[in-house]
Amino acid sequence: MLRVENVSKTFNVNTVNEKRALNNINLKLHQGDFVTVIGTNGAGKSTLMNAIAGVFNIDSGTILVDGKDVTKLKESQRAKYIGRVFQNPLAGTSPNMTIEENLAMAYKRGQKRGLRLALNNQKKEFFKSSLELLELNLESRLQQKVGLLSGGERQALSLLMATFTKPKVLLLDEHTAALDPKRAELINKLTKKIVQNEKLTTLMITHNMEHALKLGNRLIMMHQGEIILELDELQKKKMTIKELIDAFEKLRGEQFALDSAVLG
Ligand SMILES: Nc1ncnc2c1ncn2[C@@H]1O[C@H](COP(=O)(O)OP(=O)(O)OP(=O)(O)O)[C@@H](O)[C@H]1O
Repeated sequence: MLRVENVSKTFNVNTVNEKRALNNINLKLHQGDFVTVIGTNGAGKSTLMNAIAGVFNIDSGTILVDGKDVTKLKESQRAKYIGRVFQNPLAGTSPNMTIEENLAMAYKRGQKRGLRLALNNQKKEFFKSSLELLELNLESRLQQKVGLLSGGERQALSLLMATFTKPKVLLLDEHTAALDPKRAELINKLTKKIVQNEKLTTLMITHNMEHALKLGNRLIMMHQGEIILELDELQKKKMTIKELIDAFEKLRGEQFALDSAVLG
């Protein structure tokens, strides 16, 4: 479903700030794979997501989504294949629009022109039943401005909007990092439910090792623009947080940042 082949990206070429952010990355995700992505600060995790989403041109390599070569497509052209949720709950929704208007906007993204009108009457019911999945009672607040929602509610809505049109690939860029632990837990639960229900092919960046091990069926660890460790489903199930940190230290001979945030 997603193939990243020999992808490299260097920023600020030929300047003192030159930075090779991605160094010959190879990654293959099958339909329904849910891969958590961990790594040190500046490892290239967000850059990998930006490369997949088409935020910039990569220097070399190929990106295929569902067999289609999207390497040369602009970000806007890839948007129909790719759903994305960012760390900041304010990023995914429009505060001055109602919940219903935000959903309608997200819905339009995946529709062919002709279908839009035909489905118009069923839209409200569809929005309501989708919101029910979140179990936040947002279905009874369709006319409320999104700016009035809490960070957690907004992030839940962003997640729903990003997955509304069943994207081929879902990119979650530390999407629970700005939330308190209880809200983060809720969004993680929703993420798991939506990804499983829709069988979405998903990449999720997190600094929380517990979340990285608990969610998804595969895990990758990045460091200095490279994937330095890959765990399959079985290896991931068996792995403890301590073993994961030990594996990192062994691979790079560096002390991992053992702060409380990392350990969740
Ligand atoms: N648009 C850009 N212009 C210049 N340098 C960039 C750009 N985007 C990323 N970088 C650099 O590339 C490197 C990788 O950054 P990236 O944001 O991908 O790291 P990350 O693994 O997501 O880190 P973090 O966990 O801290 O968010 C960093 O050194 C960063 O400063």
